[in-house]
Amino acid sequence: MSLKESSPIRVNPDLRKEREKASFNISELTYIIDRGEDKTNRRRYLVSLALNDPDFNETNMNFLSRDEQYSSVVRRSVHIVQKLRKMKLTDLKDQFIYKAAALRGHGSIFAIHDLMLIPMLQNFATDEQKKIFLSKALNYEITGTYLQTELGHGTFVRGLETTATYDPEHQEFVINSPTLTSTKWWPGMLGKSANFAVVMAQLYSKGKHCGLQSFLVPLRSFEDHRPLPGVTLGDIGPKFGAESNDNGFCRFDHVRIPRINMLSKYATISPSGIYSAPVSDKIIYGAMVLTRITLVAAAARVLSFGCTIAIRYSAVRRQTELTPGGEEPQIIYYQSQQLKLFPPLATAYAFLFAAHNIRDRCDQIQDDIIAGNMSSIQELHGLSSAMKGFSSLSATSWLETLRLSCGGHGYSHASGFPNLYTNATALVTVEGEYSVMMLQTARYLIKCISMATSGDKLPSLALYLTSPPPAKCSARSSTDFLNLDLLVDAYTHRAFRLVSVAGKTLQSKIVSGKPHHIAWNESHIELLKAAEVHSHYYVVKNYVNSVKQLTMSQPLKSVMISLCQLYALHGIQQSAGDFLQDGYMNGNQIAMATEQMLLLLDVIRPNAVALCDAFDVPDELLGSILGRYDGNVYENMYLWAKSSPLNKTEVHESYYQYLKPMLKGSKL
Ligand SMILES: CCC/C=C/C(=O)SCCNC(=O)CCNC(=O)[C@H](O)C(C)(C)COP(=O)([O-])OP(=O)([O-])OC[C@H]1O[C@@H](n2cnc3c(N)ncnc32)[C@H](O)[C@@H]1OP(=O)([O-])[O-]
Ligand SMILES: Cc1cc2nc3c(=O)[nH]c(=O)nc-3n(C[C@H](O)[C@H](O)[C@H](O)COP(=O)(O)OP(=O)(O)OC[C@H]3O[C@@H](n4cnc5c(N)ncnc54)[C@H](O)[C@@H]3O)c2cc1C
Repeated sequence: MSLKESSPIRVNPDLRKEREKASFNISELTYIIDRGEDKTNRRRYLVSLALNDPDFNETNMNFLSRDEQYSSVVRRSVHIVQKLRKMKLTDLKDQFIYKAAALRGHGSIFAIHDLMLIPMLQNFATDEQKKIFLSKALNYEITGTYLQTELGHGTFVRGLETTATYDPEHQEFVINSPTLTSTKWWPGMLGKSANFAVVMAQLYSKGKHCGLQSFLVPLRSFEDHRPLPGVTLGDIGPKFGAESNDNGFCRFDHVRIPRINMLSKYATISPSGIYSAPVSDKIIYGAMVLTRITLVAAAARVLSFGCTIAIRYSAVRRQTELTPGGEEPQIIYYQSQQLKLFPPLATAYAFLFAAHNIRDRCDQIQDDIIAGNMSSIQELHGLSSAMKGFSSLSATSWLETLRLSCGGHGYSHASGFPNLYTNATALVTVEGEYSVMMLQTARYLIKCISMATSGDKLPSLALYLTSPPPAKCSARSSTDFLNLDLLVDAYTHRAFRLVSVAGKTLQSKIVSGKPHHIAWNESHIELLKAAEVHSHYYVVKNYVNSVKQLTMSQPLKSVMISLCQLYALHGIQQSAGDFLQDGYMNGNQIAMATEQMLLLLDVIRPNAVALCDAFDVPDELLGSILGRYDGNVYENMYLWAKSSPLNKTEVHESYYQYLKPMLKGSKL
């Protein structure tokens, strides 16, 4: 089923005309986004299975209480599992697509189970442990979550307080929460759903601290779902978004688990309690790295949703006569509106290509990691930390711009933006808070500078630190700024300069005698900047490479090049100071770059709606009246308002209780 086939026939004429202007074949781009026509077809098939299933045809979640939302998600999550079993749909990628469609963008009660518990078991369990736990987990006989964060510590993982003390006599670990601040806090699906967890805890054996390890801990009874003895848990209450999710808290009071329940592929404990350490103590962080990688794709996805809503709506909405009595133009006509819409569209594609690239890199070095090759782990950590941070913050801030671009209606849940934004902003925090992750990459970049100084080989993404590009931008005319290589040079120069500035700032403070941690803290601003410009360089370079290397027709290539140019030029215009500060560009060049950026808005305009259609998001998943494929916004806004529960009765019951007595005797 294609998106068009699923949509009503009567399409808003303005939106139809926008589509007619498109210069490229939408399906060709959709295949590139999905990484193959066969994958697009498979995705559409799986999505149609879920969308056409009456069991998933839920009432509007926006009008439900939190309790009702949670129940609905539980019901659908269970149906999903039953249907997966019936259809024998075992491929995890297929399952992911099917689940997302069945849940219409809401988190399944098995989301953390799928995203973190399964990969933990796949990557950190021994064969024996896999036999016991993995098949049960894959079959949802145990449903788990990932308990790491505590009330007192999320960022500082080494500072977690939960303990796992080995008891050789019984060959068991005793899991304990010794303080209030050691209470596990935030894990998704913990509050009411999960019956099992991977728990991160400090291991003690023979009276010695052996560092952080991961343990498989049953949480709830298989008989009646009540917390098991010694386990206290519950929901943490309403949050900024993701209302249907039961993020929870959990305390352990000397809970005993067998020795086999410590994930032991890399670190082991003998029956008598002798601890054998892994090749690196950072292997334990592997699940976080893998999840961070998936969050780059998530950032691209939420942004593609936001662009689809705001751009389609901007083609439908008309506002303000240009000449007295003249026709009101579509708001997409306004240059200021285009500047709110098209750079995020370019960003969505930039992040999409980045997500593809990171996934490929991760797959390539997965084997190295399994073999314990630390340099590969470090490289992946350096890239995934920064890109998780950079893409999530950028996507979230663009979503707010896109919401505002829809005027008043953007404030309504009917637009889809409140849910989209409040869920997306969590990406900045989860799996490592933005600044914390960027500082990890900065640490990696500083290490790369030292490696370059001592003549060691640098990883490909940091190679620019050894071969700086020319010190001056070569652009002479504004059209020179359309040259993709010139744009990559500009970003390379900026990254080289500002990473070097961070290195020198840190070094000068160390040389002046400050302890490393003080020097580090006093260099935070330069270090954060270094990680930001490194990420920006990577995204631009990868975008350019993708556009150059991907096989596509000429009409599509020319649109993708324009988008890529817009992404890079918009970044230059927004951060002009970075390019001016050392004289790499002059004021005239910035003016030329800005001029080209504005000209590109006109170039992109005829293809803007088609570029959104290529994301191929069915209305049921978009969850927005403003962004409907058929553009029939107003009639559906009206129907939406009429379906509000507050409109069930002409006169609300509170009138009789409060207003009526107050108004008694009043007359006009
Ligand atoms: C999706 C929705 C569900 C959400 C789920 C969650 O949120 S779950 C909860 C998610 N929670 C979070 O995401 C918590 C975020 N916090 C953390 O991940 C860690 O506490 C930390 C990375 C901030 C610091 O860790 P630390 O204090 O142990 O480390 P350090 O700073 O002292 O550096 C020492 C060395 O270790 C290296 N190294 C570090 N990490 C990695 C890695 N993954 N790989 C490889 N290497 C790594 C680092 O490069 C450095 O190397 P160098 O230079 O010495 O050669
Ligand atoms: C929706 C949601 C779902 C979650 N799901 C899970 C889950 O399933 N499992 C789980 O275990 N956890 C989960 N978490 C927890 C999440 O991983 C943490 O909240 C996150 O890692 C941030 O840690 P923190 O809350 O300790 O932030 P803090 O570290 O307290 O951050 C507060 C501020 O301090 C700054 N800061 C902290 N340390 C430093 C530093 N070293 N240098 C500079 N600045 C610093 C940060 O930049 C930030 O501005 C979830 C959180 C949310 C919001």
